Amino acid sequence: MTLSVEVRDLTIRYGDTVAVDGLTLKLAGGKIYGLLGRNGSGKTSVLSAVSAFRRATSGAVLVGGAEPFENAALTRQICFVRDKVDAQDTDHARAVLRMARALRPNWDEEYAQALLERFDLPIGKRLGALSRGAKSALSVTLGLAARAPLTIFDESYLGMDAPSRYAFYEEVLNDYMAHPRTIIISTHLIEEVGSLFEEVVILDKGRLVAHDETEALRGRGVAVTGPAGAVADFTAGRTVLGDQRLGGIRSTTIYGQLSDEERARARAAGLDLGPVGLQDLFVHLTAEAHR
Ligand SMILES: Nc1ncnc2c1ncn2[C@@H]1O[C@H](COP(=O)(O)OP(=O)(O)OP(=O)(O)O)[C@@H](O)[C@H]1O
Repeated sequence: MTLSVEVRDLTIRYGDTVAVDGLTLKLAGGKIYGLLGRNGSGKTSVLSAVSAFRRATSGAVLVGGAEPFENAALTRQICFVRDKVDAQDTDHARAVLRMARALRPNWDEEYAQALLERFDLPIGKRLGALSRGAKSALSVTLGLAARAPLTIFDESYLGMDAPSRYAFYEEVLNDYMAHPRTIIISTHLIEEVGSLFEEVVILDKGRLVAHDETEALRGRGVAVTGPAGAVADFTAGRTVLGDQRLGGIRSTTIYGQLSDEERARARAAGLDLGPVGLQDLFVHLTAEAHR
């Protein structure tokens, strides 16, 4: 079972601060989405409303076609995972797991145990005694083993070191393939996790900047690689998103698409053409939204 998400003209205000500003968004069920945005762009606010942790100031949120707020049957199907567990520092990790087992209808205990082992988690300790990385690892363990039809990871693995994060990405992908569900991952580690995303949503100042399939987004620009002089000639006058040099080789990422004639000219000049990196595109699109 998977759940779709629809947000219609959603506004969330905190006093004078408009965190989400008339956002409309439709996410079909059964995909992995990346939610990107600069600090304070409203990601957590949107995800909190989708998970029924927060009520919208105005507009509507629908999960699987129904309003999640104060809808206990629906919220049991939604798992919102942050970088630490919602429990007291004096609680034992083991007790938190017991609670998740009781509350989550699709909980897989065997998988939870395998994850605890993989992340080397000391479940006999109190939460307050866990390292930041261990707290994150416990959170993502709860999120993965819950197998909720809508699972949201809100920068939940930021405390984890690189090997643990890569283990997490591998678990997300493998477990999603075995048990399809809707997964939303909000992150700042765009290049690291970007290959998991089927679609990407970019927010800025509480508004939608882009929502597209990852491949289509990466096709909005071109990475031109080859001899430095030929790259400079070919990319002259274009909007440059990124530029790297290694010896005589240069790789310049430009915004915009190339015509067939331009592609043929690039090939004739010995240049390689590839898709743009998500990180470069994200920086460009959010900077553009600020202008
Ligand atoms: N409880 C709150 N009270 C007052 N303002 C808030 C509250 N929560 C968020 N905000 C403000 O709303 C805006 C959006 O914040 P939000 O946390 O949703 O963004 P974000 O994209 O998740 O940010 P980050 O990437 O830094 O976590 C920010 O200006 C933030 O300061």
